[in-house]
Amino acid sequence: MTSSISSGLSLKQLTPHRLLHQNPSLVSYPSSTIRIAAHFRPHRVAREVPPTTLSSSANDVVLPQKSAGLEKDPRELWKRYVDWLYQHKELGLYLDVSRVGFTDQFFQEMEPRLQKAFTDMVELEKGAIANPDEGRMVGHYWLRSPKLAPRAILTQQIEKTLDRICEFAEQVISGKISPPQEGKFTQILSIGIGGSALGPQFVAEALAPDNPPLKIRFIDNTDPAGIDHQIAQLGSELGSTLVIVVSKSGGTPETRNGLLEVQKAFREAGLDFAKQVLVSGGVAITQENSLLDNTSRIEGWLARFPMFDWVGGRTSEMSAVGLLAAALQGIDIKEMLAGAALMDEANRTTQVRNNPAAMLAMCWYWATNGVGSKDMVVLPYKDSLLLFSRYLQQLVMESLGKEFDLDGNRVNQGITVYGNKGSTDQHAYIQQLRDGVHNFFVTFIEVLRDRPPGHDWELEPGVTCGDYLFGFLHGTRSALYANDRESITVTVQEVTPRSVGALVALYERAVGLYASLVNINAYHQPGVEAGKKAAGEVLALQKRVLAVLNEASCKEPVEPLTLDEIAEQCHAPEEIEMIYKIISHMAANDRALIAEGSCGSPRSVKVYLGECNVDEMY
Ligand SMILES: O=P(O)(O)OC[C@H]1O[C@H](O)[C@H](O)[C@@H](O)[C@@H]1O
Repeated sequence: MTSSISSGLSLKQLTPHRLLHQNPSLVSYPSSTIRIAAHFRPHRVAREVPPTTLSSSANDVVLPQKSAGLEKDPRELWKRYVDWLYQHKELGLYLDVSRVGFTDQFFQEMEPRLQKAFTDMVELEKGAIANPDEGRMVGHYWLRSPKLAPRAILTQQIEKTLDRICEFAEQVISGKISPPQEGKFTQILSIGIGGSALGPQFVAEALAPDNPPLKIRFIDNTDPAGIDHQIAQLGSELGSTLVIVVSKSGGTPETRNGLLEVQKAFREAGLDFAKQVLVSGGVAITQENSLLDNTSRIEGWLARFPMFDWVGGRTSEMSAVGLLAAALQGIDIKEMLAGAALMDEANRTTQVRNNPAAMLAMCWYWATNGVGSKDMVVLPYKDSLLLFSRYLQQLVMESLGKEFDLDGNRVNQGITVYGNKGSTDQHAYIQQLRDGVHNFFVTFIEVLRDRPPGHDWELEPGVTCGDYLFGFLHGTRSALYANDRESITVTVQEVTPRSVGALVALYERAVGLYASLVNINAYHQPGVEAGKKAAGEVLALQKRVLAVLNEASCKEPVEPLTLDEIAEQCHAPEEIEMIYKIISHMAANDRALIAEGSCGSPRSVKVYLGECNVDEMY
């Protein structure tokens, strides 16, 4: 779609005519007007809007007017840098938006829309049903400021859970809670997916000490080889492994499968799973009365911690989901909560310039035309923050990637997020960012402290290893800007529990505010269900295929079936391609199934089972 764009395209060149090439759904207007995405208002003809007007109604989505080009005069840029620099003194966090080209006029036009977003956020924090589709409150901000919760019972639940997490972690680390054999728990195996894994994975990578009291491993997929690998890595420490199963819904198939696989591994290692894992070291983190909750209660697991109905998976890092794993690794979770609370507080001001989350949301709107027309490339120049972009992928894309707005208009919103870390990525894809298709903006995460005090040395006169990292960050920022590629820079002093908590809170709030700007529900994920439902249908079809093959294989003589015959006998002729894939997959996995012919020419394939299972005949 974008291959027609020539390299070195500047904002000045981003005329409506060019945009039309990129996206036929964008209507072009004479240069004195602002573009409107026609598909936003399916039943309305896009109309011309005076260039200085941004509508205050969330329904009238009007795209920002771009400046003629980015400021290049170094003195003007310095002035812009100083004028717009945000600093949170207590957190030691800075936000630099000077390399985003929004104009003063755009800023003024966004002001009323941001005020509306602030009002929405106030209501959300007071306990409004901010997730209308699911009829739920959205309360992740209460987790770090429990007194803000709209009901005393919620405050108590949050505080009690935090106390229990601290106490439990202390007992495990000290050995008061121990495996059935001697010694202490040495490993955590955390089973969960999506929001039940990404936050804990990010935080473990960012903050776990080199020699944590318990090391953590994750099973976050139903890939058998991946699971085998995690279990193999535990080796002889399987017996001192604390298994944590995390699932808000308590019914996610990947997580259930992970648990079944781990149970089998324990059995095979000669360990009594019930005694070892469920009674001595199995922990469930889930919503009350979920399947997992009920199972863990009935089986008498070691501990259960709640996932509250009003906390979504992708905003659950400051709930038991993130905090328990972090505490067991010796990470100061109260500092994480304090960092998040301080950031939340800063983001409650209605002065946009002093509100870092609002500034972020505004820059996203500017950079992406309010329709996700550009991708967010997240580049932390710090190895320990490698997983931040992966964590943000879910937070941003599952929250903002929506088909309909709150009024039911089809909008197909979202912002694509990707990135790993600098300077590593400079040797991979930064070439394209600098010279290639101009479909992104960058967020640099800068960490001022290179390494703990007392360890630095100059590897050449006057220059340390960290100076190189610093140089590469700022070199890349300048080189991109010189080619009209916009960037935001978030700077923290160090990667600490406090700064990581603040970063999580900053992005959670920016996503919420941006969602208000584009009038969507950031807190549901209806699209995810489609894939899950389709997967269920594939597995149901596989069972039918097996039943049909079993019946044919029980005949005397055995009757090999073509794919057409199988599809017909399954009463699913339209599913023949899927049936072919099911058979290819089973054939590749030694599944008592014999496929004659060549998988490369599906029409030649005939299939039967190696043995007849009379019990399964219907
Ligand atoms: O925590 P669970 O209920 O197991 O859900 C795990 C994940 O499942 C789905 O994919 C949702 O879209 C995610 O938001 C969620 O984090």
